[in-house]
Amino acid sequence: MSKGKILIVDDLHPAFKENAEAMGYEVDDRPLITRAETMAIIAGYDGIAVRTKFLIDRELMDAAVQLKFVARAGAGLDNIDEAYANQKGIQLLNAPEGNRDAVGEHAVGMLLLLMNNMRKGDQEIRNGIWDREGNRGYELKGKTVGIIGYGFMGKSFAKKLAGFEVNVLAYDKYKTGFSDAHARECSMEEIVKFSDVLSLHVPLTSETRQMVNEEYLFHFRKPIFFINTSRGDVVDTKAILNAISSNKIIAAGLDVLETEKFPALANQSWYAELVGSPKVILSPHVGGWTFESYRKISEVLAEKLKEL
Ligand SMILES: O=C(O)[C@H](O)COP(=O)(O)O
Repeated sequence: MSKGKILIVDDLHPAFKENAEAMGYEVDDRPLITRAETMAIIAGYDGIAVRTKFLIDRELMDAAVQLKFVARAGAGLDNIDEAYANQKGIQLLNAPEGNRDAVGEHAVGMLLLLMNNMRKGDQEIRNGIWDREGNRGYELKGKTVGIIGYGFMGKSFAKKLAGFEVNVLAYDKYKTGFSDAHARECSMEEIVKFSDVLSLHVPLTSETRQMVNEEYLFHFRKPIFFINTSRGDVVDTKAILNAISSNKIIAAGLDVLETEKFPALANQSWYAELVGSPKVILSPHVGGWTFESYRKISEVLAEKLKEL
């Protein structure tokens, strides 16, 4: 007997479909389906598997009259109306275990690039400039790295830093007693006071939206290297650029932006300053996007169907 029908509406590794079918689910893999097409057929499904192609909002959940779960192939749940899903008894599954290694490595990579001026030096050589003094780097050894959000991603970043002989402090508003071999739990005051590096690993919620703004950055005692691999909307990009101008931020690595994708990105008031800054390294939201994580996310997500 079928355990239920799942509609895949995004590009997921085939492992999800294969493993779910092996468990007894009927799975329709429709990676190119539009939201309108999904709305028209979702009433016939017990589960929907999605990345971030479109919002799983009230309208969609109301149309999905027999929906029991949303399987999010990734970590962030910000494209899903969690409160409404809870109200309707629709379970949410996600798979941060699948891309935590990718995110942790990406954050370390960005940090090393920033501390050693690698993008700037590379660009200069391509432009015929050989400047050693202007590209003198900093060492990670002995620095204090502040992590905000100690979930799968924050923990992974801390773990990847082992070996760099850094002092890792972690703050998580919703956790206590989590000090481990890789990080020491601390208060937000300590992060602000001691950090040489700040890395964000929080979900996007009403509490974290625009959390890193002028006022917040003002409190840092030392100039910092700033890394964001979480969500762009957690920061006020203009405030980051202002902090770079006033040397409160030495350099910033941003894998996520308040506005992603073109042409919308190029229309932002801060875009020209962002891409013109030699102190910024950007990547197109690929922190968790590796060949390995593509498969792992689907495997983890299918495994979680067993918890339902
Ligand atoms: O939340 C995540 O897992 C990452 O940000 C990747 O999201 P994506 O599914 O849009 O690639």
